[in-house]
Amino acid sequence: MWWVQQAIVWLALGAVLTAALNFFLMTRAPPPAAHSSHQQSPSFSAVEHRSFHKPVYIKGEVYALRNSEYHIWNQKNRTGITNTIQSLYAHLPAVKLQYRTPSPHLSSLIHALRQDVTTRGRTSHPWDLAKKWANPRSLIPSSALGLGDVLQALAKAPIISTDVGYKGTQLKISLVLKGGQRAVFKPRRYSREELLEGEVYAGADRHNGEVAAFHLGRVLGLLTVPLTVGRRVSPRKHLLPVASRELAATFFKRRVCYYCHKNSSVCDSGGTLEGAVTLWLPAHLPLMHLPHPWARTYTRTKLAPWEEQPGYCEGLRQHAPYSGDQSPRLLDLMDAAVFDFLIQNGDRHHYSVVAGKPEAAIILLDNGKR
Ligand SMILES: Nc1ncnc2c1ncn2[C@@H]1O[C@H](COP(=O)(O)OP(=O)(O)OP(=O)(O)O)[C@@H](O)[C@H]1O
Ligand SMILES: [Mn+2]
Repeated sequence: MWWVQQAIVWLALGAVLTAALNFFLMTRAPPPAAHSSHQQSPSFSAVEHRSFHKPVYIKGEVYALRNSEYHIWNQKNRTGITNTIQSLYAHLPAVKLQYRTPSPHLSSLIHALRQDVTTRGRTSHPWDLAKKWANPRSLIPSSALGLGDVLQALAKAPIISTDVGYKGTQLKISLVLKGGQRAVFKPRRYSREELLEGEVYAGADRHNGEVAAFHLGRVLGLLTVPLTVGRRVSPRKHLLPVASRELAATFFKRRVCYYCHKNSSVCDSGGTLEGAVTLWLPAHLPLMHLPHPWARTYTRTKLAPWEEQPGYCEGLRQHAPYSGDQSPRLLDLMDAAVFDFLIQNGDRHHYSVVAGKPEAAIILLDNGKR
């Protein structure tokens, strides 16, 4: 239909123009008179002043901080973040000294973690075991005999029904596995090796990142990453025959499989589709979602409060759940930050905890932007 084509052309033109304008605004050199005509605000600290010309992080290091120069051109104060980074670097030599050599316990730890994953035949009721393990501070015990059976069941149990995924922005399929266990299937969007450039939240979810995150969580002793395995399914044989009407409709919309890349033949050829299957949390752990106090802003032209305000953390500690001794939330957020740094996830805009439990740990859901 011609008007649809017209609309698409105009939309595309609009998007290109907006992108070009944005790019121009972000990359244009600061106006030559800017520094001389504007007197620098007295609130600028020495650190921020120095960082006008020299970034405080060491060049070449991996860092998760966006290298925004917007604040410089617009005379914005990034004291909060520059001070924080400086104090981090002050600790660095001591930390490097303390952890010069790998811990002697490392190899036995890895061995034990691996054994839990590979040992099978410990239970014939894997779903019940996983449910019994889960509490507001951890989803599995640190020594998890039977984990191999739960992971095996996630990877192999027959799929008895499928439905469109729950809320969220990414494509996913809700599964019920034999035995009544709910799980979620996040289909592959990129090859496992694909490297995505750009902002840390660039691109769509990487399915294998969800699997790796689960195992990394165990290595770090962060036991709130939901159990996840890789699984190949045939959409035609395994998903469609047991699909809800709503899911089935999305599959054959315009003869292009909704869950595959346009040019991919996985669905049409009756081939297999790789993805990650994640165990759904049990009903006794209802989740609530809170804004992450150190969330990034998703526009390059806006700074987050923690970037600007030097006393941001102290301010936060005046309020529950970040105050006092009642909740380990602030420390849990620090742990989650280490985890997110290691997987290079810059997309934890909100965090999830079990509702109504001040002691609840952060449930490390949604690790695909790794
Ligand atoms: N394994 C799970 N168990 C329980 N609830 C879950 C599970 N996975 C996801 N959810 C719920 O669904 C929501 C969306 O999931 P997820 O964050 O993985 O999707 P997403 O499309 O990446 O979302 P967003 O675009 O908001 O980041 C979660 O915030 C959580 O409430
Ligand atoms: Mn997400």
